[in-house]
Amino acid sequence: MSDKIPVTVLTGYLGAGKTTLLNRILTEQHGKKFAVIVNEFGEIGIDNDLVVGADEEVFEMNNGCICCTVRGDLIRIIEGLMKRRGKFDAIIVETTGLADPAPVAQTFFVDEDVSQKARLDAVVTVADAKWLSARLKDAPEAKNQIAFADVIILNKTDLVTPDELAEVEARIRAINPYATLHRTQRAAVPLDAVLGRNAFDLDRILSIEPAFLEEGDGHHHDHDHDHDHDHECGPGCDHDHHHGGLKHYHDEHMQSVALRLGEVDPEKFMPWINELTQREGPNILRSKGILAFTNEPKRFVFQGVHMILDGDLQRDWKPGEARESRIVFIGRDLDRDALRKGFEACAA
Ligand SMILES: Nc1nc2c(ncn2[C@@H]2O[C@H](COP(=O)(O)OP(=O)(O)OP(=O)(O)O)[C@@H](O)[C@H]2O)c(=O)[nH]1
Repeated sequence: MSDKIPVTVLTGYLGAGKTTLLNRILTEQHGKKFAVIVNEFGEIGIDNDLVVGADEEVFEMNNGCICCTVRGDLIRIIEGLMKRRGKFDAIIVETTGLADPAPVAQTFFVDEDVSQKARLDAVVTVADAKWLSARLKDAPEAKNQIAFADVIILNKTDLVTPDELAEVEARIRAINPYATLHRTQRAAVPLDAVLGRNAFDLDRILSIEPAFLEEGDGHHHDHDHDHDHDHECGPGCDHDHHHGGLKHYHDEHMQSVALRLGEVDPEKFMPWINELTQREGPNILRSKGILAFTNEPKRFVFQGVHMILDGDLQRDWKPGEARESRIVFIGRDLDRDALRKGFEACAA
């Protein structure tokens, strides 16, 4: 076996269950030590905060989209980790739901320093059984995530009928007949289904994307949404979006609205968020937040995927930790002012 450190790239569209899977991996008794690299869309570090980190170290790349940070942050973080070899058995990279996994995977082949020390073990794609079919129609990222997968976790099977499940599985198979597929609820799979697979198949990827190994050049996706004008990459991203002909096909209407507030009154917040996600569910693809409810020693964490909401009290606010409420919405045609006013009206 090579002594290169194995890297698992965890991808999947917004809200599919990547963090759920990651937390499952990290909490299982495996006796291994992982370094986790998360990349998120949106400005405030909520994802990072929702990863259960016992011993793991979590590194955040939040400069916007991973395709732009990939040659910067990702390489830098991995090189930093390599200097501390021996401390990690494996690296897990969780990409944003809006990321194309290709440039991430590419890093492990075209960057010389990285490729000498790390090897891509597998691309694991979590797919949302309820929403994937719709996203395959309107989000090219979702299709690429399936195409690049070595392992597919078809999650949230509890939300669909057997017929719907068969249909979404047929759609997946039409794009990627090769990946190992697991049907799950709450991303419940044995660890060895996702880690230590030695499954990344370069030949297969080269057949989908012949220019995969050409550094910075020709990484091109044959998608209707291709465009080569600039897109908003998020704060902190000053990368040249035209370098080397790398083509992006970001959904330009996709935006994120991140809001902060002090303590929140649950009697105001709950009806507001319920009504909002029911009404705006089609446009709000993803929402999540960590809230400081009045007189509540624990943090309330809420999660939404379209109109489906989840929320519970999690760990205690730590002594000295600012009791601040943070919430983020990701979607299309969001009314930033209305969201801000609505949230502010929930102040305690
Ligand atoms: N009903 C149902 N909900 C699930 C399942 N798996 C995860 N969820 C919920 O779906 C929501 C999104 O899950 P996450 O794991 O945060 O998804 P993600 O892919 O990390 O989301 P982003 O990082 O924002 O793209 C959460 O509310 C989860 O509790 C499942 O199998 N069934």
